Amino acid sequence: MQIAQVIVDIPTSQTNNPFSYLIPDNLSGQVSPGMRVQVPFGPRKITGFIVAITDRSEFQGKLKPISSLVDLYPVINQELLELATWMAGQTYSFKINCLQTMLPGGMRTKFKKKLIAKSDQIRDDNPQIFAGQNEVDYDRAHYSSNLLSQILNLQKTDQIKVEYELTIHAKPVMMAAFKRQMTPEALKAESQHVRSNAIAQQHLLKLLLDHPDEQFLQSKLNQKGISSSTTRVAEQRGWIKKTQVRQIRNPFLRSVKKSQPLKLNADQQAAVSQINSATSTKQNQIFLLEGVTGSGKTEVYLQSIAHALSLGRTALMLVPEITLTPQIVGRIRSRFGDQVAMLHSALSNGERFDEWQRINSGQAKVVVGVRSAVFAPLTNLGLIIIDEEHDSSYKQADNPRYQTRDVAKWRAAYHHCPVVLGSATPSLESRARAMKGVYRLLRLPHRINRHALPHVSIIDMKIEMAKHHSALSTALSTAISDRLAKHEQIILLLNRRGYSSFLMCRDCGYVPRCPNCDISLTMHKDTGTLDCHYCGHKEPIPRVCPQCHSKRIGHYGMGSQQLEEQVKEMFPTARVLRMDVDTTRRKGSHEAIIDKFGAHKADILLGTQMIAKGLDFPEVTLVGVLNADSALAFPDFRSSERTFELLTQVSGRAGRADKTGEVFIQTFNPDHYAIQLAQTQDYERFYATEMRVRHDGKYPPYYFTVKLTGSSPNENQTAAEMYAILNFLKANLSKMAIILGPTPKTITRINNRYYYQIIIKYQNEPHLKAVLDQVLLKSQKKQRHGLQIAIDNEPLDFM
Ligand SMILES: Nc1ncnc2c1ncn2[C@@H]1O[C@H](COP(=O)(O)OP(=O)(O)OP(=O)(O)O)[C@@H](O)[C@H]1O
Ligand SMILES: [Zn+2]
Ligand SMILES: [Zn+2]
Repeated sequence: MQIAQVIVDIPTSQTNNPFSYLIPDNLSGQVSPGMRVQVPFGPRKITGFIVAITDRSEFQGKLKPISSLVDLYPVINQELLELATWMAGQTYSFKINCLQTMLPGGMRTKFKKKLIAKSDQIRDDNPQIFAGQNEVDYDRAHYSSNLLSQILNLQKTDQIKVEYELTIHAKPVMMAAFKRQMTPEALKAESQHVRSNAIAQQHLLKLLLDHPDEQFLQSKLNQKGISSSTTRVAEQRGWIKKTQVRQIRNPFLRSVKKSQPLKLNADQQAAVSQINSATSTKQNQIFLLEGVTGSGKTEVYLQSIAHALSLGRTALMLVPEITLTPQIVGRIRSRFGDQVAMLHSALSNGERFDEWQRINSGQAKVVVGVRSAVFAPLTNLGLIIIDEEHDSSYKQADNPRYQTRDVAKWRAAYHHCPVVLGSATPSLESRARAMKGVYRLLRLPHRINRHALPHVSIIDMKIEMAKHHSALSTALSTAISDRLAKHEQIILLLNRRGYSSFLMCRDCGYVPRCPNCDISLTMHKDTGTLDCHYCGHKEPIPRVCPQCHSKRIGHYGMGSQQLEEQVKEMFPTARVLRMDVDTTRRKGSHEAIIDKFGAHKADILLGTQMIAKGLDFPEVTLVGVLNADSALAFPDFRSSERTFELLTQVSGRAGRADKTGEVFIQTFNPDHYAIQLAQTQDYERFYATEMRVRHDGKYPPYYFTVKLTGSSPNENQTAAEMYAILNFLKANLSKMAIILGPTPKTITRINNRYYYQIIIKYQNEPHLKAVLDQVLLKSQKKQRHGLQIAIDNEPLDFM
């Protein structure tokens, strides 16, 4: 007797352990862990994941049999099943949520399947399944277990194909195509009548004569200068006939040329050798690759991946969403071709599923993707790379709140392979671990070919603003004119983080800060107060600047569209491209902008954070940062780190090739250390300074942190529950733990729910996990009253 242990799709503590279901005898040996099933649960039937198959059950009563199979093969492999268990504990979430997070989007939703007989013979041999059709709906509700067993056999022996409705019905892309309609002789006769200066028509006739049997896509013809107006004429004259053909989905919008490994410089070589030797000897070593901007980190990644592949192993490379530019994808694809699968949020459900299938079936050996790609079902992993490891997009903001770096480390330990964390500005956490010897530090201290880092000037906007009201300082505009005259390219960054939530004096740069904490206050327009989210301090919004008595104290910031208008007005002949959320909404628009700029069809690329990282354009010699401060004033203990990182990254876009780069940083806080040190791009000093700040403030990496957020439709209830939790924590944690709050969150009310939070900072609390699990369990009982508690382990911020 076989028993399936099933995690059912009901996220509660009671269902966080598997339930037992009987596997019908005739399916014995065919059902495996990682498949999804339908099972009876009370009066309902629900879905669940089989996590184990046993021959005994703890359960005393009579077991019910599973109702049907959702999958005909495991969609979660053994490794990922174990990972889900670890992750659920680590992120204080339910196993079912973790398991679902691992599947590509389209598979989580309801979908239908089709069974396709691979030959007519197979169809005729299985009349009960196919009833004479080559393709039938997989209607699991109506299969007896005998029939299911037969289907599983056919699937296992590769006699049938299972297709998901989402791949079948995801809208096919139809393209116009043309075929020859006339005989070659008749076409030759036609060409006598076409004027010789009708080049496109002549060209088309020649193509038709040279390739009489070929079907030509309009898109291909366009590339040859034969436009749709030419094909329309040709159609009217009866030369060709138009049809529509279905395009196979291809997430790589363009084909790329094969590239060869570059000859490494000494620093790159040293890094690659260390990584490769760890891969060869199956060492679970974590490397921190700290390389200045333009030092050739990507080439190190590529050659390390190549080495893993040469050993018959696979590789996973993670990049932040905004740097997953066509540029980096192009570089990887041109080295590894069709072995690469790509996973990111701009793919349609169908495309993502296709890519996931290629990985799951072992076809794809290299996966490049954003955060969720860390769950790519690669087997035999030889290397995991996390590019821009400091990036905040690696932490998932909602349940399960996992940190990609930690999941990657878990997987690397499972596979006995190395992890490479790469950055020009490593997170303090990672760098501190490297200093302790937990990670091995690899350095690329110089740019490729020893190109100089750009020269950075800091512009004090307090002085500028006294003179004029332009968003561009005199120095920056002069530099722009100069580059335009030289036909060089310019990047302008408008930093919009925290754009309207803080207050600043336009005359003296004063930003109101909390008297108890070294953090700026957040503006709450509804209550007319400035609040501190660390200690709960509140004060009224001032009407005049407390420092210089100016009345020009208010929101700070400007939109990218406004900036574009100003720039166009000041430089009427310049070709300006804007890249922000508004201009990149449509699929492919991101690529289009980057391609255009890369082909030097524009002089100025202006945009938000999206343009700050990863871009490698040799003609860019000038970078301007319009407002360095907005990240700085954000009420967040990581705001200095973010500012330093952003300024260093964006500065790094300038002067990457032979021409020297220049950078202007406009700021109201020219004396702030994050800005001063970004000027010299001195990560070492920034690290030392910021570590002292973190030490004194008892922040990470000196302290571990946990954030508890409670919410309910009633503010008093939320507050009361959070105080009860506070008391429980005080009673159960050591005196060394620092507990802050409860305080209302930045946006206290969302969707008519009131949010409060508690922050725990600690260095050594062996019982913390058990205590917090109890908090969760207790709060579950109060869920009826609308109370919800969320726990964020190592939150990115305290907001
Ligand atoms: N060994 C090499 N020889 C010649 N050129 C190289 C070599 N390695 C890298 N390059 C080139 O140097 C440029 C910068 O490299 P890359 O973009 O990898 O830098 P990076 O360290 O990732 O920079 P960033 O962190 O700023 O994105 C690229 O154009 C790359 O092709
Ligand atoms: Zn002032
Ligand atoms: Zn405070």
